[in-house]
Amino acid sequence: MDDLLFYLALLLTLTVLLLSRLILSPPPKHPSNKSPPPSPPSLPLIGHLHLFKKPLHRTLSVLSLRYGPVLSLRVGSRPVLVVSSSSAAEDCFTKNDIAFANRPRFLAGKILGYDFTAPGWAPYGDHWRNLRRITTVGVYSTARVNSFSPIRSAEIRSIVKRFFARRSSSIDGGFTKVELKSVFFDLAFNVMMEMISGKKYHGEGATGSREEAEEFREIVEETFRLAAASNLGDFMPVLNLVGFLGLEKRLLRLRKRRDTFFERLIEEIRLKRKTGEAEKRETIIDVMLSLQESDAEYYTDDIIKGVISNLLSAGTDTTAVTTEWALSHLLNNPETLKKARNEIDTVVGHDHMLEESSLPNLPYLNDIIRETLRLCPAGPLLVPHESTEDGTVGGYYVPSGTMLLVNAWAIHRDSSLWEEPTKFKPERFQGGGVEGYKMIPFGSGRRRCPGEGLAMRLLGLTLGTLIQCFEWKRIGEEEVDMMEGPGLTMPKDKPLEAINSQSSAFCLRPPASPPPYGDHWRNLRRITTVGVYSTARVNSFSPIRSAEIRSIVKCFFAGRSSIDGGFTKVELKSVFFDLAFNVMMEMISGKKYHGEGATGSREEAEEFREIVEESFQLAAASNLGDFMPVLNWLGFLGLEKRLLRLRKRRDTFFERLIEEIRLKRKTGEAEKRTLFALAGTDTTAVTTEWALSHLLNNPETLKKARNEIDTVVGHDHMFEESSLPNLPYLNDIISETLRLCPAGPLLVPHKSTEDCMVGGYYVPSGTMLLVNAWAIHRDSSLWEEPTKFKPERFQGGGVEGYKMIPFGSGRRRCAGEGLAMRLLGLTLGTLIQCFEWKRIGEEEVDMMEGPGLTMPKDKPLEAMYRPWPYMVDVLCQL
Ligand code: HEM
Repeated sequence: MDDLLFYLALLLTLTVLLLSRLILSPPPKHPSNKSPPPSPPSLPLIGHLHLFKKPLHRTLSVLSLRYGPVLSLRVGSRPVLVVSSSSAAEDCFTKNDIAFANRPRFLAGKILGYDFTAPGWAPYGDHWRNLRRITTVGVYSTARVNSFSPIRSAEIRSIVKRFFARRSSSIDGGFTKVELKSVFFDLAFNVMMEMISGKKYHGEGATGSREEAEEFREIVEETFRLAAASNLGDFMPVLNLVGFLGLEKRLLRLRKRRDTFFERLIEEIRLKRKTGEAEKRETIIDVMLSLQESDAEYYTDDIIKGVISNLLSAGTDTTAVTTEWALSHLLNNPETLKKARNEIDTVVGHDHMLEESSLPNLPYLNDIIRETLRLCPAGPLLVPHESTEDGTVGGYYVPSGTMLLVNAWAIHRDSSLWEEPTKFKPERFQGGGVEGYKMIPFGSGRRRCPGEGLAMRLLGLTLGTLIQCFEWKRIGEEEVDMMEGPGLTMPKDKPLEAINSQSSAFCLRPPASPPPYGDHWRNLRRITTVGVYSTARVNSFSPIRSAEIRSIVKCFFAGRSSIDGGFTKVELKSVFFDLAFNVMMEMISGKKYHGEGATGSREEAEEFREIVEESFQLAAASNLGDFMPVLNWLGFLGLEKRLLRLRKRRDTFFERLIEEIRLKRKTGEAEKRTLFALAGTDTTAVTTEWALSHLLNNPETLKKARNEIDTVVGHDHMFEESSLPNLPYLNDIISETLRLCPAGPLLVPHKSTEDCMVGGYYVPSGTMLLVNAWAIHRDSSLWEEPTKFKPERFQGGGVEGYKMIPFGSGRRRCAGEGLAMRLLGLTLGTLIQCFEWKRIGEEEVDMMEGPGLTMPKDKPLEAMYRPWPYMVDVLCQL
């Protein structure tokens, strides 16, 4: 029956085309007389249709190698332009961007795209612009992407939990086999559905019913099947008249199923909104319904359904497939996987799960994702565009009404643009962005993918978490097969299977005073992570840091002199100490002891300064009794007595603080902040002092930092913490300071609880471990010109391995890194933005370290400052 229809249709088409050839005049010439692009020989009627073999991006790539990177084809009645070079792609997305901002009107767009009103199908114009605007605000903006972060985080954790529960215990060395394609699909789908409707359909905490889930999986599968099936009628419209191959009927049936499903979802939320039961987090359907409430005529249910279905089809499979490719590449490149794990170990550690907030600090992980998108772009030919005006591409004439296929896959593998183009080598992205149009996995120009930010977050979080928590290897010796199968999003031909196991880590125990490694320590680490160090808590303390640094700037500004060219001398050691101390104390108790708005008394402040000084003095004094216990019996050097006296003073001070807050809680006056142990004051203060000292000795570096701040932050408002991720050079200055002057040069002593091997040597249980970070940071086999202050060495991202460990590593890694980096960046950035700095005289700042646990400067730093004239207005308003 189908065959009969086919021949009938062919006959009909033949007749129509022969007639049209006779009647129609030849195509108009371009006014500039430019010739059309080269084109392979074609067949009558079908044109080049017979050349459209799958995978299409590979076939077109071979044709382009033969006929050139700008290729003209004709598929039935449709002219098609295939572009396979970055310069021709640039032509399309720059000077011809508006001309090509349209989409071809395919049958699927009419039926599944709600008569071309869904964002991905809509023609370029007011309606598309409006949808792009409202979805940018309601879905893709940073604020919205951030607000959905808990959804992504919960989803990936539930997968980790499932893998962990399913792990095999002893067989296969603890490795378990797992099929990943469906895991990644369900993950992306759940994340999308929760954003859209607040419902999730798979795994722990699913709120949608099993039947609904099954129904929707079938709908999605059928959508991809039908969208991937080339509809010949799109190229020979006459075939649509005879319902070619029944595709139209299948599309209509699918649309009905999708409608029923989406309408139920919309209705549920509409009802919840009426009864005031709406979800805490505003779903995308909520956003669309609010718009409908204000303009029911324009925001019809069809428009809402179009937005939802577009998000699901554009955002689910693309992300899932990319994750699958990325892990496949890593399994075939174990060295890359190891490097990624080292980066995660160094930056995130082992005591908490990787969070999205760490992604900006994981450049190598990011490069792995980019390298995956280069080799395996989920839209290898982007999404077809169509021109609405005549134009020129690569010097050739392209008439209006031409369908454009940009072969991103071929451009990403062009050997004139990329070295060893088929090799998986994330290192090629080190050193920052890629210029031009050689890397376009998300397209470019007006119709560029709006979901890039969302996709990159989910990709980073998923891959990072899986690498952090599990060790991965291939099923056998053989490499993972990297052939692509048929389908729109360039899926893997063979679904990925791999093996994971819980990754293990080497863990040592510290000496007596801080709690030993074990349940109690783990519990403290857990509660302080939640209460102090988590991104949410670090963020919540941001106003404290901001107010503190502003109060210092205000003080400097008020104290400026007019003589000496407006430069004023200032002693900075105590300024930095008081700053760090105030910030810590405010976090701990809600009290501050120095400067404007101090609430603690002067006596208390003085008492505490003495306590801190005495604590550091005593902790730094080597107690020989710790190494020869017999000496403790003799009360060696009276150290024990001094420690006991100090403990009493500290106890009195802390107990008073706790009691004050306990009382406030009873009387309902409790501060929102929680009370935790004091840490991090001196370390942060000393590092700030070293950083500014280095800058004073390296005026060129200081200038470069100022230029960066001028460009990114400007002069019309005070520096804020939110700018820090955009100031890589400032960050590199801090890294370089921590390399040369780590505030814990020997880290903090560890102690082993098991016999183990280190560097091939046997180390018995009970051994104290001192890791000389200071020496490692200056090892000339690891660092070029190791004693030179050169922040540029960090350009291009993270440092692999263990050559940079100012915060330690492993389970006992410093928990306060995030907090410290914020305060360091904010302090240094603000001081550079507001003031000009110079040394007291010609002589360089003395860089000798003095005695003490935190590697303080031997001579406290003094410097000269004067306000930048262009900052005076802002400073006057403080
Ligand atoms: C790895 C993941 C992804 C890749 C590689 C990708 C790639 C692309 C590409 C190549 C295009 C066509 C650009 C063009 O026409 O020139 C596109 C369009 C689009 N993408 Fe993505 N995408 C991804 C994830 C997402 C996500 C997560 C969403 C939504 C949540 C999304 C929503 C869209 C939409 C709505 C369009 C149509 C834009 C328009 O026509 O105006 N994408 N994407």
